[in-house]
Amino acid sequence: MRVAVGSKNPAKINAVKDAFIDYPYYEIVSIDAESGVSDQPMSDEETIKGAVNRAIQAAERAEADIGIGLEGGVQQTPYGLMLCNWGALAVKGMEPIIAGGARIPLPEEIARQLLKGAELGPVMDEYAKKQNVRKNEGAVGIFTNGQINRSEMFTHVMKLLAGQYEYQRGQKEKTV
Ligand SMILES: O=P(O)(O)OP(=O)(O)OP(=O)(O)OC[C@H]1O[C@@H](n2cnc3c(O)ncnc32)[C@H](O)[C@@H]1O
Ligand SMILES: [Mg+2]
Repeated sequence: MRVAVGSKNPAKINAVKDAFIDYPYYEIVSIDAESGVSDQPMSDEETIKGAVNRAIQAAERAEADIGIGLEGGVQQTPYGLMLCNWGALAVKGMEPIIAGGARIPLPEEIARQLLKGAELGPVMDEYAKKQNVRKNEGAVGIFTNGQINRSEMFTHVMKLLAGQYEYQRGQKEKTV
């Protein structure tokens, strides 16, 4: 089985590898895929769309059995601007499967910059005085004091995707 991840970001690729660690017969490849949404998605809906587009395109471009799209964004709520993350798993002939990641509110000073049109990646680097936060611990890692990094958060999303896929396949086999 070939699994294509629609990103070159190591935080995302490692999350997919971790989720499939007990399944050595899954070959994981990474390939650039377009999200088709803005670089900084501003809602759950836009973030999901980005994840689904990436998953479908990754499978097509890499000629893989399964395409995975992982996308980060933010969603406005009465409790502040929330960090949101979504994943999608695409298999030809099946509705894409989606799953959401853990969410935390962003501090006011970060939220303000995003609402003015800035992207979270560079804003986080400036805030943390680090380089490539998005490829390492991520905003979630910084604001949880390292308890959950971006890759761990996406590993959880991946397990939610793979588990739903297995469940749906099991249901289908029962009906045949
Ligand atoms: O190369 P790709 O796969 O595009 O990876 P990315 O890091 O740009 O990730 P996304 O496109 O999924 O994320 C959308 C935007 O949010 C930023 N972002 C999302 N989550 C983040 C996090 O935890 N830490 C820092 N930046 C984050 C990211 O840099 C983008 O500007
Ligand atoms: Mg991006």
